[in-house]
Amino acid sequence: MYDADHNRTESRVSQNEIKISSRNVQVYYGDNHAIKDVDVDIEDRLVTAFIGPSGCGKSTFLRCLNRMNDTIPICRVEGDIHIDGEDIYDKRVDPVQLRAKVGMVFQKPNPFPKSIYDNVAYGPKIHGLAKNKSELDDIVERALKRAAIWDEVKDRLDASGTGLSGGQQQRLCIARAVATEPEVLLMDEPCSALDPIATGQVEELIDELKQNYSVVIVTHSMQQAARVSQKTAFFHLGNLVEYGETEKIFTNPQDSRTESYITGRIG
Ligand SMILES: Nc1ncnc2c1ncn2[C@@H]1O[C@H](COP(=O)(O)OP(=O)(O)OP(=O)(O)O)[C@@H](O)[C@H]1O
Repeated sequence: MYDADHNRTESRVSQNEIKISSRNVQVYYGDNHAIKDVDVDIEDRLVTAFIGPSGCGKSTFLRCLNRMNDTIPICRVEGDIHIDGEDIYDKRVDPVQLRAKVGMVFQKPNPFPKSIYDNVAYGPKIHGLAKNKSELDDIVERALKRAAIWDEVKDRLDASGTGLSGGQQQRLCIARAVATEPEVLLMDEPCSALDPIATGQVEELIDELKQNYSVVIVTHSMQQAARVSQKTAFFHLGNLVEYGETEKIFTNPQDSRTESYITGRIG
């Protein structure tokens, strides 16, 4: 009796906490119903991949998670999305604060036309995270280290961020995202503009980032989803068709649409 209870407790604590929870989420662009009734629980401290054919809604749903869709005038989001139990669409939530907590890295590296230092220091400065220059220096150094680019840039922090290679720029953007101490990192095809070596470095970094963050990545590459994620969500025509352990989705999918996609018959 004791053992049974003990085991139950063990299995409960070994599961990651739910970080993001969505219920009945619909997204419309004008008349286009782009996301249909999506319910999903995304766990903390692991990597969740969103996969599916072009136009299925992966990026749209990702952008719901830090209210980036608010910036698109014709876009309307309905339903509930909670992060740590808080309704992120509540009127009292400041989207700028939300985006500091739920950072985002885009497909194309987009450093500001400023120095490497200023790219990383910008967010902490506007959110008042440093009391003085030495604290800001520490935040910048820590973020660049977390993004595995410190050694490459530590001697040229005043050089322009746009002068770095594509892979370095993307890691700089990751440093910029982690500098505000986010809890969730959203990545929209972060490697699609990178060569295989830079892709490998960013994938390694994603694997490390999951120790501290809940990472959600949109990817067109099933190999990448299989390499970096522990959970995978397959979208098709705006529906979340299947969601579960990455290994299971790729080896034993339950839905015929998932199977068709991973075997290359749709998409
Ligand atoms: N800014 C926008 N304005 C109008 N419609 C949009 C906008 N962004 C996306 N859509 C529409 O929403 C649907 C889902 O697009 P979305 O970009 O989310 O799909 P996706 O799965 O990320 O595609 P891809 O893999 O090609 O990037 C598509 O029909 C698309 O045309």
